[in-house]
Amino acid sequence: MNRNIKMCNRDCCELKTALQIRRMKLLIEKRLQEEANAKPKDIIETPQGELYSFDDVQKMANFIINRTEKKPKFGLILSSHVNMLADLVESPVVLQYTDIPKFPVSQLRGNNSKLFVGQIMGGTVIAAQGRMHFYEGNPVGSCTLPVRMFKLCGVEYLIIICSAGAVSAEHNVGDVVAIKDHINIMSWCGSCPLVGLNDARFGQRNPSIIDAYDEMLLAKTTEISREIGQDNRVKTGVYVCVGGPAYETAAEQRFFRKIGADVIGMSMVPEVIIAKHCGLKVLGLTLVTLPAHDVAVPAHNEYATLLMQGKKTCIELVSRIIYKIQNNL
Ligand SMILES: O=P(O)(O)O[C@H]1O[C@H](CO)[C@@H](O)[C@H]1O
Ligand code: HPA
Repeated sequence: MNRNIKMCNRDCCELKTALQIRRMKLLIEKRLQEEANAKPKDIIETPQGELYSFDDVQKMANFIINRTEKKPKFGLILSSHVNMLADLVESPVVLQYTDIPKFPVSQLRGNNSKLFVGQIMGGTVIAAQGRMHFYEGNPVGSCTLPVRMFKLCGVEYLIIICSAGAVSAEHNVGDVVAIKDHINIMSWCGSCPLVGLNDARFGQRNPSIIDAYDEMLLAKTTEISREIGQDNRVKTGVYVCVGGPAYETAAEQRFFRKIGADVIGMSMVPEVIIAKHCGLKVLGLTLVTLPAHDVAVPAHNEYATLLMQGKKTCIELVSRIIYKIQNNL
């Protein structure tokens, strides 16, 4: 008897014949093989850029155009801080994200995300309320899907609104920062919405995003801020994009300040990359909701007043920009 073969840790095995032990060994091998076969196969993740095919997005866009009978020229993505901007949309057709075929539903937001299609200051707009964030567990390819959908609906200008903390001491609570450039920490960590095979119908394989923020839209923002007497509260700056959900540490803030960031947030940049890839003209407006670490948070009442003024300024900027572009002013 081969005493090296241990079939179990009970003494009974010692008593079995060589043939019995061989049979048991075969039986165990068979069982192990069955277990291995029953295990789920490795899941090969779809790269972010391929989560929704061109045809999928085209169907979504067709659905919106058929339901609304409007062809929007301006796309808006709203921060939850300026959700009320959707109220500017005149005689809107409101669509739930869940109405749109194949549109991903954020587990966290459920049915709360909506599209408003209608007019603002004479321009036809499509506004997305209820942004999906990467830190909520949404793939970055899903977070940016509205941008491609807007493009296939006919949008030319994308106005992205987000909120952020100040990194630089020059940016204060309630300021509106028109973004002129970004630092994308999320892409450094591999979370870029363009990863995967490139569909040239959306854009080039390696798009340049050096000029992602449209000069003309930035100039109009500065011009309007003067017209409405808010040029001391409307600034330009560099946005650093982190994955979140935890806020940055003090050491990270010092680092981001040193490398040239003015504000920090957890959205917008993946949307900007997809927009630039597919040729949209982008304006990024950021409402500052937290001061830099070395600046005191304003007292409660003052904080609320500053934030309210910032929201009003955002709304004023967006409506006047649409008006100017619509009327070639
Ligand atoms: O950019 P929005 O969507 O306004 O959200 C901002 O607020 C969240 C943090 O409170 C972050 O997601 C940040 O990016
Ligand atoms: O202070 C912040 N840090 C990072 N993201 C943010 N989004 C809003 N405020 C902040």
